[in-house]
This record gives sequence, C-alpha cells and structure tokens, in this order.
Amino acid sequence: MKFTKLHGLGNDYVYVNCFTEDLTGVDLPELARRVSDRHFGVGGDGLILIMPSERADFRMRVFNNDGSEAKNCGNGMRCVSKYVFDHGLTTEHTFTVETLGGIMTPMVSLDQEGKVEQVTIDMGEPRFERAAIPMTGIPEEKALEETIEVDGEAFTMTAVSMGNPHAILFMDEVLDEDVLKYGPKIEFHEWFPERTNVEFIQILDRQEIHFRVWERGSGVTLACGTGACAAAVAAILSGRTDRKVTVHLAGGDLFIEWRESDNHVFMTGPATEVFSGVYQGSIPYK
Ligand SMILES: N[C@@H](CCC[C@H](N)C(=O)O)C(=O)O
Repeated sequence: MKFTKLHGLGNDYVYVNCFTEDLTGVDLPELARRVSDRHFGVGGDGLILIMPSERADFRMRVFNNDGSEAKNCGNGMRCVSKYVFDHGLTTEHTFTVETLGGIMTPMVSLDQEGKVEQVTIDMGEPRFERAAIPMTGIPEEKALEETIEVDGEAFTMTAVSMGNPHAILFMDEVLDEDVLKYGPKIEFHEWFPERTNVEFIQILDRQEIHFRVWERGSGVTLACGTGACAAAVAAILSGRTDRKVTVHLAGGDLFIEWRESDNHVFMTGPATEVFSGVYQGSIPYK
C-alpha cells in the first residue's frame, strides 16, 4: 500500500490516495492502529483516506490512532488540500471536501514553486446544543462555561461541535501535566457518550490564545485544527477575545476568524508533506 506522510503543525497522519489504492474489504480501524504505531508502523496520530465523493470534489475519512473514526479533522483537511493540489488531482484553488461532519471548502495559497503553502478552510458553523456535541442533558440546551469536576478539580468548560466534539477548558495557566492528567478523564467523562476532544486554553489578550490539546482517540498531539476553531469560538462567545484570533499550539500558530455575517468559522495555517513510501506490513482484512 502506497502512502504519504503529511503534517499540519506537527499533527501527523498517514495519508492514502484511494483514487489509486484499493482498500476494499480492509479492516480500516485495525489498519489505522497498525500504520500509526510509532515503533512497529509508519508512525502518526492516525490514518486519513483521500477518496472520490458523490457529493463533493473529494472525500476525507479520518481514523485516530486508536482506530476510532472521527467526523472531521482541521489539520487533516489542510493536508488533504495540499495533497490533491500538489499531486495534480485538481487544478482548482478552491474545492469541496466531504467529511462525516459535513462538506468543507478549502482555499489554497501557493509558494513561489507553485506548491501549496497555506490553506484557509471554511469550516462551517459551530454548534453548541448538547444533542449536537453529543452530551448528556436537555438536548437543545447549551453547555456554556459549565463547571465540570474531575478528581476533585473543577474546570470551567464550554462544549463546541465543529463536526466533532470539543470540551474547551478556560485555564489561568496551561500546564502539560494537567493535559496528561485530566485530558483522558474528560475524554471519557460520563457527560460525553461518544467521548470528546479536550482543549486547555489560556487567554493571552483579545487576539491571542495559548492552547494545548488532548485528542479523543490519539492523546496529546502537537495541534488540532477543529480544536483551535472550537477554542476561538468559545473565547469569542464569552466576550474574552475579538472575532479574529491567533491560536498558539505546541506545533505552531493557526489563525481563526468567526465571521459575524454568516456565522462561519475560517481556519488558516500551513500543511507540509514529509515523505512517501510503501507500507510493507500486513494489511488486515475484515
Ligand atoms: N487532529 C484533528 C482532529 C482529529 C479527530 C479527533 N481526534 C476526533 O476524534 O474528533 C484536527 O486537526 O482537527
């Protein structure tokens, strides 16, 4: 199986071009676990398939490194955009990509050699109702700045769906040890029946947020695009920041705008191709 390794600010996935690679009958969750393994596989935060779509120009399927399938991936979407443009699957600078979380619209910007350098994505509208996250409780109610308790510690948390679920924790200071200690406990908290991504954020000023993430199904990663969007939205909604925010992640910066005119969230950041290869390990079949 041919693959390409790309990352968005260090959030790295193994990408398979399903226009040429046939994965019919493959146990995709198990394949994701095998290729993501950093010792016995290629290594990555998960597996992303680039596929034909009947509803959009392309389709993206995202598997975390524990094999669970995610509805969306912001960094993955920028990398898919770079792949399809740089590898000649499209000549358009704007196109559509189907995900389980809806259809997204990336716009690519090129470097001097004509390769994709930055991608801006219309990530659609954020959702807040508990049913949309999903979260327990009254389905149409929102969870805005609720107190969530874990191991006797109380956190102020806003829940946002960007296609996938995010629990945004407002912190006075973001410590890596807190991400490791509380991230997995909140991922599996009883309030979130499908688990959740967990973002620890510190507001630096009206335009800047410090951000660390514990991702559902992958653990600590260097960046999470949908998480950065959700963090910006939670901060903006609470009046703590303006509508254009720079999010400082462990792997670098993302620029997020939550547009007032149509409620859409736009994310801008880089995408990087690292190498291509052939996976020689065994392919698991169902
Ligand atoms: N890294 C991603 C999100 C990947 C999926 C997530 N772990 C989930 O299960 O929802 C991003 O950049 O958005």
